[in-house]
Amino acid sequence: MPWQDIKLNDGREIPGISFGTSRHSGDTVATVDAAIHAGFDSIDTAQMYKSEGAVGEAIKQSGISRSDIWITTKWSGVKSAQESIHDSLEQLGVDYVDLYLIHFPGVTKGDIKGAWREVEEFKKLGYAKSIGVSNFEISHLEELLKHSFITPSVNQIPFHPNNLAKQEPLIKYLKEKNIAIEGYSPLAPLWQDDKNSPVLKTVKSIASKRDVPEERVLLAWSQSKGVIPVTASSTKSRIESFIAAGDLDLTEEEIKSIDKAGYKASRNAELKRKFVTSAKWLTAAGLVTYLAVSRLS
Ligand SMILES: NC(=O)C1=CN([C@@H]2O[C@H](COP(=O)(O)OP(=O)(O)OC[C@H]3O[C@@H](n4cnc5c(N)ncnc54)[C@H](O)[C@@H]3O)[C@@H](O)[C@H]2O)C=CC1
Ligand SMILES: O=CCc1c[nH]c2ccccc12
Repeated sequence: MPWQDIKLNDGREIPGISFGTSRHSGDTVATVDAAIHAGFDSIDTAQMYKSEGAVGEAIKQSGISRSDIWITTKWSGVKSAQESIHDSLEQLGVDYVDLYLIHFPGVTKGDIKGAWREVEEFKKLGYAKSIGVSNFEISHLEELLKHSFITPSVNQIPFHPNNLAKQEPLIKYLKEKNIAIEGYSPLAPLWQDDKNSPVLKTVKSIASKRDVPEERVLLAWSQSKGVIPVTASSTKSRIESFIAAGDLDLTEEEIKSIDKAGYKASRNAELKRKFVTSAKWLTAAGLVTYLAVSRLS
């Protein structure tokens, strides 16, 4: 089945996959234009990416009508909230964005309540149709929800099989609160520097059996978790492959095998972390002993 829209807690429908613009290899206008022509109707940008101008330009040149494209941008804390939203709208050349996110909890400078009030105001004024957050942990959301008039519609977080174990409690919490989840870096297992990753092995094996590229397996896996992937590429064939991933229905068995590999990857990473910490302590202890002994002798 092609990528399906997902209903947000404010009644609006967000596309089931989004195209990101944080890394610029080449011409961002041409890349976003290619994404729109391949079938993407949701583009993700941020004040910090410096890609808002190119996104606006690409949308204009694609000829697509404003209401047929979903634009997400983020307040990255470069300027005040007020200045930022006006700057973003101007750069994008639109009079509203579909989704406005607080990029990181740090943007709020410890005042989550005050920052969220400002963003709530943007929705009331019509600058943003939907509002949300990004990189918020449960503790940040608890603080926000204590004071909010409007519940965030989205939390955009890193999500892929390698961090499944870490993100599961947050995912459960967001589902309970009816906050939609966007998952960025869904293809991390393909570009992270771990050639022996159990996830990579499992994904490669499924991709080969199904005769599809690996990225499609990972995007379909995100979809199976009810997470909206935010992905990117400047290669036309890959962009088209991302759209085709909506048609890949993984079996329960395939999903479970990727989950299992993800848990194993987390255990391996934890063991590695503990080993490195112990090695550092042992080296430090050895150095202290050496210095003590050399003073005595
Ligand atoms: N809210 C936030 O803090 C963040 C949001 N984002 C958003 O998410 C978007 C996507 O983030 P990414 O980490 O780039 O997502 P991603 O994990 O989908 O990575 C995309 C990259 O994967 C590479 N790739 C694709 N297929 C591959 C293959 N088969 N083998 C090896 N490499 C392959 C491509 O070169 C591409 O640059 C960003 O552009 C941005 O819009 C990203 C990071 C943080
Ligand atoms: O949002 C993703 C990570 C990020 C934060 N700030 C920047 C600036 C430029 C590219 C990516 C990012």
